[in-house]
Amino acid sequence: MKITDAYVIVTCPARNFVTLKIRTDEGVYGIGDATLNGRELAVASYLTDHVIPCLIGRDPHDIEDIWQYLYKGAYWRRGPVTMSAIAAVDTALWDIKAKVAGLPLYQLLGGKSRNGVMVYAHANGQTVDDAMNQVQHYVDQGYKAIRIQAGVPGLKGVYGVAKGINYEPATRGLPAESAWSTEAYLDFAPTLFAAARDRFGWDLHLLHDVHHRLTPIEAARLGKALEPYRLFWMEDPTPAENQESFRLIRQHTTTPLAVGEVFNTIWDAKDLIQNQLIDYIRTTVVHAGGITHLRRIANLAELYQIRTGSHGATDLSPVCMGAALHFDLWVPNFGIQERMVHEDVTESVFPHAYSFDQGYMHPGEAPGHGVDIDEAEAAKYPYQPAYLPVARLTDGTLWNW
Ligand SMILES: O=C(O)C(=O)C[C@H](O)[C@H](O)CO
Ligand SMILES: [Mg+2]
Repeated sequence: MKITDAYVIVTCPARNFVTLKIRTDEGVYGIGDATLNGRELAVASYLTDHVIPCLIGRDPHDIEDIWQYLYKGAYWRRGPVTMSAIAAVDTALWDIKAKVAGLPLYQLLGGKSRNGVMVYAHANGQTVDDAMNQVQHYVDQGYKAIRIQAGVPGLKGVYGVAKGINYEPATRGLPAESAWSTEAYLDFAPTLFAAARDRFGWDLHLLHDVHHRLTPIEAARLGKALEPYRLFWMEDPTPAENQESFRLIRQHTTTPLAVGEVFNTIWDAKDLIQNQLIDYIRTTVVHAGGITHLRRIANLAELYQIRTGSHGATDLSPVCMGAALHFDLWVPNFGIQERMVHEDVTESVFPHAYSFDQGYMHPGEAPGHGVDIDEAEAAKYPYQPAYLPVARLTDGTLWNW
């Protein structure tokens, strides 16, 4: 079997997505997600100009060799652009292999380890009451786990809080600016979870994303303050470039920690995992070199009883979601999967076999990863330049968004 051609489809049904399609001489094709929020065209060019020419004529079954060829062969290793491009190729090749086998992808990984994949929803609101009403909305849909974010009194445009119903951080045009005050946030955050436990009791898993905003000692303080509300996890409490920072947080709190949505290789997570400084690894298919590399990260994490909790915001396309759900159904040390529902127009471009029922998702039984792209629909929505926001402290200092 041979790869005959491959091309990139950039489309903007509600938001931008980059998709790689690989075709073979036997008529079977595979697709992979290559979306890197706010830097989409860099990955599209990396694929079109540098990767696709190296794929033509290769046997699509040689997934491992092609992965090594693209990783070691580039000489310039790691980084989000490189690893998203490799992920797209890898996902498309697993899709092809599973289609040829006539099996859903999870069967090739080792079969199912569970009946369904527990997912968490995003509840948010400008006020605590608004956020609680959204929690109720997701409880009514059967969710067992809910992330809660709310506006901080006195701050405009806080991370995770929607202007309308659904939160979408990327905005058209140049980056939006939002304000940040650690002092205001630290005083407010525990009251949000006190309200949630008061109204919803203890059966619900509650999650929270700090989105890299705190210093290690501030994160330690927040972790301690949240302990009475027994969170499922506190996510990205401090930036993780310096993995050692997490030791300080760990020394002070038993609130479980989740990190890794911005990681792109096992090397970004290695010290955190081996020193048992986190509880959940958030890395997902598209940003970490595909199924092939994510499997290595999960296997390392398993040795230290660290579980997976894959990133699943709206910028992870349905193609990534489909592949991640196959991975989640198989991976022995599964924790949870994030789910932000895509807009209807996105779903119309990406028909998929996965489904949701009572807080659990299932990848479906279609051969491959079960997600396709309708290219005629995709062509109706051309790329729109959009960026993630930046955050500034109240005195104007640029901060971590
Ligand atoms: O879903 C999350 O936990 C996020 O932090 C969402 C990110 O801000 C978003 O995916 C960035 O592209
Ligand atoms: Mg996050």
